[in-house]
Amino acid sequence: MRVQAQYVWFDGKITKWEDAKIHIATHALHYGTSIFEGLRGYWNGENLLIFRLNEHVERMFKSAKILGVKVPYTQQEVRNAIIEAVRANNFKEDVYIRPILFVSTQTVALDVRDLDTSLAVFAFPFGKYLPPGGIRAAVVSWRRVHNTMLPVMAKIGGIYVNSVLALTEARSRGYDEALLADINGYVVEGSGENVFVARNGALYTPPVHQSILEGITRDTVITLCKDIGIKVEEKPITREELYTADEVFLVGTAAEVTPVIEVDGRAIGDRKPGPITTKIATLYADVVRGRIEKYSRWVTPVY
Ligand SMILES: CCC[C@H](NCc1c(COP(=O)(O)O)cnc(C)c1O)C(=O)O
Repeated sequence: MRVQAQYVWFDGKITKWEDAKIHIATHALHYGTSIFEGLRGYWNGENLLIFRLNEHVERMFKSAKILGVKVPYTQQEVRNAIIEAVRANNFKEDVYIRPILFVSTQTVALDVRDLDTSLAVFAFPFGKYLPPGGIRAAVVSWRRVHNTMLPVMAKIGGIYVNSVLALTEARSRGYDEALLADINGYVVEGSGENVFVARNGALYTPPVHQSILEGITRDTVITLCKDIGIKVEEKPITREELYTADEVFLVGTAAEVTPVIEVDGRAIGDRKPGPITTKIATLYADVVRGRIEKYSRWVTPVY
C-alpha cells in the first residue's frame, strides 16, 4: 500500500510530497535512529478529529529521551505541525498521520548525542488496517525484543525490524497478523498492537514491563472498561490462556479494536467477535468521532 498526499510538513515548512527528500548519508537511514508515531484523524461529517494528540506527542518526546536524541521543537510546536500536516491537504475523510523525528546528520558515526535531528509529518487517507469482522493470528517464531536488549517502550524505527519479521512470517503462513511471545514464552503483543484476552467476563492484558509498547489505545480501552464496569487485570498471558480464551482482541491506532477469531488454527470462542470485544469496539468508534462528551478531552479538531 503506497501512501500519498499533496503536502507534508517538513522542518517547519509545508512542502510538496515529491520535494520531501533526504540524503543517502542520513544517519537514520543507516541505523534506524528515528522516532515515529502513528495517529488517526477521524472525519465526523463536520470536522476532522485527531485522537489523543497530546499523548502521542508526549510519547514521542519520551522516546527521544530514551534514544538520547534532541527534539528541536516544543511539544506545542509538534502538535501544531501534526495539525498543519492534515490541514494543508484539506482532508475531509479518515486519515492516518505519521510524524517522524530522525537523526539527519550525514555521518556513519554511531554516537548520536551531538547529531542533528529533523522532524517531518505526513498524513494520508486511511480506512481499516485489519478486517473488523475478525482476524486469524499466529504466534510466530520471532520473539518480541526484550527490553534489556532494546527499549521497546520507545517507538524507535530500528526496533520495528522485529515487527517487520514477525508480520512477514505470519502473512507468509497465511495469517492476518502476528502475535509475539517474549523470551519467557508469554504472549506480549502483536506486530503493531497490544493484546487483550477476555475470560469469564474480565479482561487481561500484559503489563508494561513485559517488553511491550505502552499503547495509547491500550490506555483508552483500560479507561473505557473502568468507566463501563469491565474488570481489567494486567498480567502475563500464556499461549494456552490465549487458545482457551472466551475472546481475544488487538488494539492500536491503526488496528483500533480488532477481534481475533483464531490463533494458530484454534478457534477463539465461536470464531466471531465476542460480546465484550463488540461492546468495546462500538464504544471506541463513538469516542474517536467525538460523539461522547465525557471523552471530548481526547479529540483535537483540525478545522
Ligand atoms: C506499524 C506501527 C503502527 C502503530 N502501532 C502501534 C503499536 C501498538 C499500539 O500502540 P498505540 O495504541 O499507541 O497506537 C502496540 N505495540 C506496537 C508494537 C505498536 O507498533 C499504529 O499506528 O497502530
